[in-house]
Amino acid sequence: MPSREDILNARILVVDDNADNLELMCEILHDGGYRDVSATSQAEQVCAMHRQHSYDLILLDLQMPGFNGFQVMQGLKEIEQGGYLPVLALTAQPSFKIAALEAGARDFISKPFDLMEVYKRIHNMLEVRLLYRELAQYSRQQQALALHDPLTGLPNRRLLEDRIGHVLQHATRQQNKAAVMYLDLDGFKAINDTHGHAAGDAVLKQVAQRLTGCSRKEDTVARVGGDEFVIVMGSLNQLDDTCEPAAKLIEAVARPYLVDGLELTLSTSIGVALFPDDATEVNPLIAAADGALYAAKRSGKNCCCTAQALRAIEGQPEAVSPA
Ligand SMILES: Nc1nc2c(ncn2[C@@H]2O[C@H](COP(=O)(O)OP(=O)(O)OP(=O)(O)O)[C@@H](O)[C@H]2O)c(=O)[nH]1
Repeated sequence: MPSREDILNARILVVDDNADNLELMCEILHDGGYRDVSATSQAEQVCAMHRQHSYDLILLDLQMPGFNGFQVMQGLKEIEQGGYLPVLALTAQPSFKIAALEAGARDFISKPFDLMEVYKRIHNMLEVRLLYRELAQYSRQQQALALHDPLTGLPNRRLLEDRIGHVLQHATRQQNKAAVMYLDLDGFKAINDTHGHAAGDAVLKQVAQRLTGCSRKEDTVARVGGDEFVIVMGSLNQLDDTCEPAAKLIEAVARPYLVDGLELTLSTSIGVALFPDDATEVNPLIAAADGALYAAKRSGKNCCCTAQALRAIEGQPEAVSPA
């Protein structure tokens, strides 16, 4: 639940065309301990102000000449995508109360003001609004956790598959190619065994940073297993376009790691599969890259092997004919 301090620090906007009413409501709010109170008599500016300041509560007079409170609420609905309008309607017209609730206001205050009622309704509305915000933030955090690896912060397998799906759709539309690079560190177990799991974790985090550092902004770098990473690259013309990035990745992983004053070294093997040449669907493409990776491991590690080269070695026919 939001604390009393949170509620008193909430951002409040008072909207009324009558300067005396505006002053009175601001005074009431300040006397009630509210610290962040703004006011405007320009109803047509409310939406722009809300876009900029994202108010927790808008005390909105309904009857204003020109642009009235109902029109303001209409505009606010376009900003508040979640559909929760933080509007407390102010009205002297009993018949407007239901209309205001129907238009999206959460509650209303009748004029002339009854002070105790004003304080209670403002407090209750802010409590709900701040709770709603907390829940929305919690839900965003949960979603991020479900799609990212907690150790490195990189996308996990679930998000990776989704990203590959988008890259393949884009490559199909653009009639170009995309690559999946599957990396597995060489000799990582020895770092854990010799220096401990925490040192292994520190190395994994540095590896993640290096892989991200030598990839393009639009590429996805994901951690898909203990010491396994996948990089997805779109907008390629040919398999050769993956050679330089793969060499860069191998070189970046091979640089020494400083962990607790120790210099640790390891290398990586890489398997590369190309869309649409090696596979046209997400999981077969990952599997083709994984197959090439194990060929790289078998051929001595610290190198890159492509699914195409693997097929040539094994004398297999083309996996999938290019579209
Ligand atoms: N520190 C740490 N170790 C992990 C984590 N997840 C998996 N591992 C370890 O990573 C190691 C991965 O095993 P392997 O890939 O067989 O080890 P490797 O020495 O790299 O083997 P090669 O790939 O054949 O060179 C295992 O010892 C796992 O226990 C993690 O989150 N942190």
